Formats: sequence, C-alpha cells, structure tokens
Amino acid sequence: MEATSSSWVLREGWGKGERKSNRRENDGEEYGEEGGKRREEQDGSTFMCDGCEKVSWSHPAPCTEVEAHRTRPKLCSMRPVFSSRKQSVLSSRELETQARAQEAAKPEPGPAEKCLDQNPVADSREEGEEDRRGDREKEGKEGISEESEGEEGESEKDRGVGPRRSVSKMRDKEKEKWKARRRERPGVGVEEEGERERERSRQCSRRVREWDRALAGQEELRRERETETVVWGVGAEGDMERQGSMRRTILTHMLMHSSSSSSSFNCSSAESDEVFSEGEEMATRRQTMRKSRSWKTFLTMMQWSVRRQSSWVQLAGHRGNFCLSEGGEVLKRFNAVENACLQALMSDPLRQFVPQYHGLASRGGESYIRLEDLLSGLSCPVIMDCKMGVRTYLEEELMKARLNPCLRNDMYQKMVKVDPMAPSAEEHAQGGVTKPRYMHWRDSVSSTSTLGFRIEGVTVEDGSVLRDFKKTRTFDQVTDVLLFFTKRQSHILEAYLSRLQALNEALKVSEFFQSHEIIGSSLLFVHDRSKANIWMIDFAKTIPMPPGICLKHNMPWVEGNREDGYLIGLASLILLVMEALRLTHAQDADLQPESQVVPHHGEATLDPGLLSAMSTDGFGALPSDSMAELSGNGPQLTPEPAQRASVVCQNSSPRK
Ligand SMILES: Nc1ncnc2c1ncn2[C@@H]1O[C@H](COP(=O)(O)OP(=O)(O)OP(=O)(O)O)[C@@H](O)[C@H]1O
Ligand SMILES: O=P(O)(O)O[C@@H]1[C@H](O)[C@H](O)[C@@H](OP(=O)(O)O)[C@H](OP(=O)(O)O)[C@H]1O
Repeated sequence: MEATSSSWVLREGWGKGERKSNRRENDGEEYGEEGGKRREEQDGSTFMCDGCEKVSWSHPAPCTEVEAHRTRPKLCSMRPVFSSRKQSVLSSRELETQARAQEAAKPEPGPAEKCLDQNPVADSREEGEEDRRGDREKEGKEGISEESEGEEGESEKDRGVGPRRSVSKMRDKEKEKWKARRRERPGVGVEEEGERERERSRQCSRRVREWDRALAGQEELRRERETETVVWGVGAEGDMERQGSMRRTILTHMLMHSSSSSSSFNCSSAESDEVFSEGEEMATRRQTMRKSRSWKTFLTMMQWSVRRQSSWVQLAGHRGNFCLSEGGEVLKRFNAVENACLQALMSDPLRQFVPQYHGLASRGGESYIRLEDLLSGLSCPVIMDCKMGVRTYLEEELMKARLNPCLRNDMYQKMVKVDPMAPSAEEHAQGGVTKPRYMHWRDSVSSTSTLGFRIEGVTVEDGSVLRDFKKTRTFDQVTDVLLFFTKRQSHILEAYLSRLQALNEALKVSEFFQSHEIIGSSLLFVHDRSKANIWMIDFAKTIPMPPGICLKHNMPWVEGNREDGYLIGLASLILLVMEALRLTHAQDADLQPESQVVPHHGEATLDPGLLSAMSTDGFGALPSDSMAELSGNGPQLTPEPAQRASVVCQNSSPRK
C-alpha cells in the first residue's frame, strides 16, 4: 500500500488473501450492473480518501469536502424489491427523482467530489463505505459486539486500510476492553474463547462460499434472461417456478420478519438466507450473518435479482412454448392458427379481453408471437387458468384418430396416475390410449363436461403453483377453489364478476366469436391486492367456421355441430363467482351459509342468454337453489361497460 497524495490512499487490487465477501460487501450495487463487471475486470486498485473514506477508481483530485461526503443521502432503497416489473420501473424513476432533488439540495461539491461524481461506481462504493462507517460509529457508541470482533480484525487486515486511524484506534480500545471483560467472565477460558472464535471464523467462511455460489447462480440467470436466447425446454418451467418461489419465499420472510424489528433489513436478510443453506440452526445463522455484516451484500444481491425478474409464470400449457421478452411482453411459440386469430381479434370488440398482439419475433432460429405480458404491473400476482368449453379436442382430432389410431403411453400413464381403474383391460394390456380417448376421459373427470370449463392451475401469492385439479368437478368443489384463490376477498370477487359480465356483453357483439369454434382456450384470472382482471388466451385450437355458419356456443355438443360450449362455461363461472361472493358476504355478516343471497351490484339477475346456456344437460352438477336464484329472485347483474384496463378493486382492504 502506498500513499499517492496527502489525502488519498491507493488501495491495492483484490489481493490473494482478500476475501470475496469483502469485495462484494464493499462494492455495493456494482455487481449487478455492467459497469460492475467491467470494473471487476480491472486490476481492482482504488484510491481512498483518508478523511471521508470515499473511494475512486481513478486518481482523483485532492479531497476537500469531507463533510459534504458524510452528509450525502443514501440512494439505496428497499422499495424496488417489493415491486413488480412496471412498478419497479416507477420506483426507480421515483428514486432518480429523489436523488436529483437531493443532489440539488446538496452544497456545491468540491473538486474531489466532482471527480467522484462523474464515476458511477463511486456512488455505490461510497454508500458501502458510508454504511460501514455508520456501523463502526455505532459500534463505537454501543461497544463492540461479540459478532463483530472476529470479522473486524480480519477485514481490516484484508482490506489493507491502514490510515483510518481515529476510528480504528477507538475500535481497538473497545475491543481490548471487551476482551478483558470476556476474560474476566467466569467459565470462559482463553482456550474456549479461542475455539469459539475459530468456529465463528469457520462459519463465516462457509457463509461466504454459500453466497458466492448463490451469486454465481443469480448472475448466470441474469445473463440467460438478458440474452433471451434460451427457450425454455422441458424442466425449465420447473426452474422458473423454483426461482419465482424462491424469490417470493425470501420476500415473504423479509416481510414477515420486518415487523419484529425497527430495521426490517437486518432481521429479514438473516432469515432470508435460509434459502441458500438449509439445515443450520437459526441462532447460529443469525449469529453468522451478524458477524459477517452480510445483510447489505445480501440485500443488494436480492435487489439485482428481483429487479431483473418479472413476476411471469407459466401456469398451464405446453412446456417450452414461452420465453420472456423485454418491455412487458411474452413470446409464445409461433402457431399459424393462433397468429391468425390474434390478428383478427385486434379489430374485434373482444380486443379488450385479449393480450395485445405485437407481431412476430425470432429467437434462436424459432418464430414467436409477441404478446402483452398480462402479469406486468401486478405485484405478487395470483393467477388462475380456466380452460373453457365442454370439450377440449377438435372434431378433426377425432377424425384423424379414427383414421390413424395412435396409442399414447404418456397419456396412459397420466390416466393411471389419476385413476388406475380408468383404462380398460385392453388399454392396460397395450399400455397406451388414443388422444381423443384420453381427452374425453380428462374432460369427464374434471368439470369440463358438466360446467363447461375446468381449472387448469392456480398460483398463489407466495409463488406456489397448484395444478392438481384434474378431479375438481362439482360446483361445490370449484366454489371452494374460487374461495381459496380469492382468499374470500369480496372486492376481488366483485371485480371478477364485473369483468365476466363485461366479457359476456362483448361476446354478444363479437363477429369473431360467432364465426369460430373455440377449443382449449382459457380465461386467465389475475389479481393482486388492488387489481383484478380476466383475459382470453390460447387460440391455438380456435378454428374459423365455414362462411355463413355461426355457432351458438351454448348448446350441448353433438359430433358434427361443432359447438364448443364456451357460453356454458362462462355462465358457470358467473354463477360460481356469485356463489363465492354470497358465501363471503354471509361469512362477513356472520350468517349461516344457507341464508339469503346478499345482493351486490344493486339488483341483479343472470343474463337470459346465459340462463339458456345453463338449461342444458351439462348442468347436473349445479345446486338446485342456485338455479332457482337465477330464474328470477336472485341478484340482478348489471353489466358494466367492458374495459381493457385492469378492474381496479374499489375496496382495497380485504374482508375476512
Ligand atoms: N400473454 C400472457 N401473459 C401472461 N401470461 C401468459 C400469457 N399467455 C399465456 N400465459 C401463461 O402461460 C400459460 C399457458 O398459456 P397458453 O394456454 O397460451 O399455452 P399453451 O401452451 O398453448 O397451452 P395449451 O397446452 O393448453 O394449449 C397460461 O396459463 C398463463 O399462465
Ligand atoms: O392437461 P393434460 O392432462 O396434461 O393433457 C394435455 C391437455 O389436454 C392439452 O390441452 C393437450 O394439448 P392440446 O390442447 O394442444 O391438444 C395435450 O395434448 P398433447 O400431449 O398431444 O399436446 C394433453 O396432453
């Protein structure tokens, strides 16, 4: 180490003995940014202001404005971590605005500060340095804690920071005092003490290695996302889920534990580390975390990771069909039928219920359809995918299967998993079933055949994905899922009801709807705490009818009539949401569930068109009292104008 001027000290590059944790701790934001990578590639030499401990990567002018450095506000905020993609953009803008305001309020910087301000690294490093200084000052006031001792001795040496005399002298004094006190304490021998220190040091090193591994993983993920060359293959969906769920677990931990401390950071970061190393004692982990003063490193790491991840999750459908894109878009593998539908829908009244179509894109030699990301702007979205219609296979699939019966072992396996008795003896012997056989069976064991839709999957706030709804069939079973999915929040249910009604109105005037057989299409329910919306997705099996032939969509299907039962599904959904609302209101009012329906949205009754959809054979599963309600005395549904934007819940405080 050599001094290059009276007030700036040259710090050597990351020497052999220097711990990586120190680098990360010191570097603050930079590891998440491109600049950080560049700097990492440099030799690592820095200049540190002796007075204010500010760091520069280039040789700066003499520093004169120590106080100005000290009073500079921190720009680091926790808020982006808790935001979804759109909101995090907003938050970063807010932060920028705040930073600019703070810059304006700051006294004119001296030459050295100007020099550092031109270097974006300096800010983040400065924050790190300031934070450490803050910590040291705190220690000076409160006495050196047990946890800080081992680390301080080591890190001072490793950093090679000699001339921070006043602070380190004070610390040394405190350390000595503390050691003396420890020595005096009965039952704590020197050997024992030494062993403890060695153990602490071992724990610390282990923790550092874990972070390195975790950080390397995050960095890898970031690169993959940014290049967008990776198309999710088999298994990738699972990875995505794990990442999403890991992140949410961490955030949940942060939130859960923040209330127990005035500083949510300290506590939460200690807790959140759990995802990286299972099986350690909580107390030991806390101690280790405090000791290595790692929370800042960890928090920074989380910020990069969350900032770069969208809340996107593929709930249902074929694996490998999607990849994420920049700017609130998802890319769905090109399918000519779906592409044609989306193009047509962009000029249909249904446009406001369909993700925006942005044309095509190419990735890794594959074509993709660019779609609006329907989860963009939602924080911790809760999602439900309902596959609409009374059947999920096309008539032409049936015909093909007849002409060329092809046994599918994968479908046989899926069938046996749900019900070992489902395949016939012959199918068991063959170890395979045809696709239409499987699809028909699948429709009949779920609510597809009876209610005109089925639940494919649900994600909840903590990121867990539930897909085991294959045997969710009856009205009551589906109502239970709805109550679980909405957590009985009446404002969410009301928003969904309103959106379903609006969709019903739009379908009436949609030319597209009348002229297409819609098979395997889903309604995607999405909400967070304050917004709820429903979207039509998946048109890969939506086939145009011959010119002049229109479908009714509320008739039972008989082979040849091509009816899909879409409106039967919609009617069921409306009924189910109403039922869920009724139960929610009943619970709110502390009434028995069998009490009268609590009216909502004024006086309401189900649309006669939908009622006729329900008077079909498929409705054996509907409770008779629900049908009675719908036939006149029940609630009057007042359709609201269709709206593209999210239905914003009026009542943001959830009812119990
Ligand atoms: N525009 C979108 N924005 C956000 N999420 C979407 C979007 N489109 C699809 N998804 C997600 O992807 C999942 C599957 O979508 P989709 O049904 O279009 O795929 P698929 O592979 O065609 O399905 P299937 O196998 O049923 O035909 C949905 O459940 C939803 O979670
Ligand atoms: O939900 P499950 O029980 O997993 O069954 C799948 C589901 O019915 C899909 O809709 C279907 O894709 P299509 O809608 O595109 O026909 C897929 O057929 P596939 O395996 O032939 O793709 C089935 O395996």
